[in-house]
Amino acid sequence: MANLVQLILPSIELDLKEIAHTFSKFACNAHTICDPELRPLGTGLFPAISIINHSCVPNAVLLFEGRTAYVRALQPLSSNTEVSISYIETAATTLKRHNDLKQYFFTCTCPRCIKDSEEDALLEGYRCKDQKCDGFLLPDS
Ligand SMILES: C[S@@+](CC[C@H](N)C(=O)[O-])C[C@H]1O[C@@H](n2cnc3c(N)ncnc32)[C@H](O)[C@@H]1O
Repeated sequence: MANLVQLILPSIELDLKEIAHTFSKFACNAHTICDPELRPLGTGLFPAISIINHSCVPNAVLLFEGRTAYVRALQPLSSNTEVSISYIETAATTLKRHNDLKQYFFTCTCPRCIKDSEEDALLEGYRCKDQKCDGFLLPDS
């Protein structure tokens, strides 16, 4: 990205490291603006919303009406509860979610991520062929 800026603005002396740093900060703090069918329309920086941390079991969701962003609670929240949203698609295995979160440079330790989840088997496993078994075959992690 920094190289692209230099290509577009060759006459200006640029600090590529500084540009890369700024773009990285933007990428970690920006949100994808979606239409009501969740189709991506663009990217926006919402300072008040960028302070919200991620959870794979969020207690709030980020919604858009046009360019306006709203954070809506998914359950009643007491005043001392940290508001969390999910930065990624939550209907995915722990491995996939952690992969998707790599761009934000942290490892999620939410309750869903730390418990050894049977849910992963449901999302990614194959039902055991043995009729008497109700378990799943899982790929090696
Ligand atoms: C949009 S900012 C969220 C607000 C940020 N924690 C702050 O203090 O400004 C995204 C960054 O917050 C941190 N973060 C968000 N959710 C996190 C979580 N569940 N665990 C650890 N770090 C998290 C990561 O560094 C991530 O790149």
